[in-house]
Amino acid sequence: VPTTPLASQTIGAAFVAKVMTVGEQTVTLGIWDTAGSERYEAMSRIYYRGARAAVVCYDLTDSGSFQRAKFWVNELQNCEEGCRIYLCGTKSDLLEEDRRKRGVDFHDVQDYVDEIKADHFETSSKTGQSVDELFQKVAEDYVNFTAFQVMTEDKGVNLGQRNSPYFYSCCHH
Ligand SMILES: Nc1nc2c(ncn2[C@@H]2O[C@H](COP(=O)(O)OP(=O)(O)OP(=O)(O)O)[C@@H](O)[C@H]2O)c(=O)[nH]1
Repeated sequence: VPTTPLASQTIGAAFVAKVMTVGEQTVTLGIWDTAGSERYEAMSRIYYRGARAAVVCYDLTDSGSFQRAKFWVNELQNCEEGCRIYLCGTKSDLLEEDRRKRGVDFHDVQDYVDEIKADHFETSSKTGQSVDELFQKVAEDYVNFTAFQVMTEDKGVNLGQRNSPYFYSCCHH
């Protein structure tokens, strides 16, 4: 007998494609919303294999969820070398209502984010706070990082040549 109401949980994963603009480029992010519940742990791995970015979410009011987020960060760092990590604190609207609801000290999170070389956002699905900024950063980093990779993996590009096509290389059309 399930101990939590299954109807509100993600089972497996949900997919959405989000078209973004970065400068003059169009990038289509393929976003998998994987299940956070431990019972779907093995299944989540199937979806993030080969991912270039991962948004690891925790509830800003729940310190336990921050510990679970750390577990996923470790997993990603061990298994997905090319995957950039974005740590995302959710439900920031609850903190606006009452600051005492913060479950994890802001500076502790910041220290952790610096240590793992990730970005950190505090978002709210309810008010939409910082959600667009988060996905914009994911898209921008993807474009910039891919352009950088092309330059370093290839024979090399004269960085002084600003009009080099490598600066405008596109990932998805
Ligand atoms: N106040 C507030 N509540 C939120 C917010 N986001 C989610 N919730 C609530 O938190 C609960 C869980 O939200 P979900 O989006 O189902 O959480 P989840 O992490 O995707 O859960 P799984 O599908 O099991 O992975 C629901 O009751 C939501 O209404 C938010 O930004 N603000």
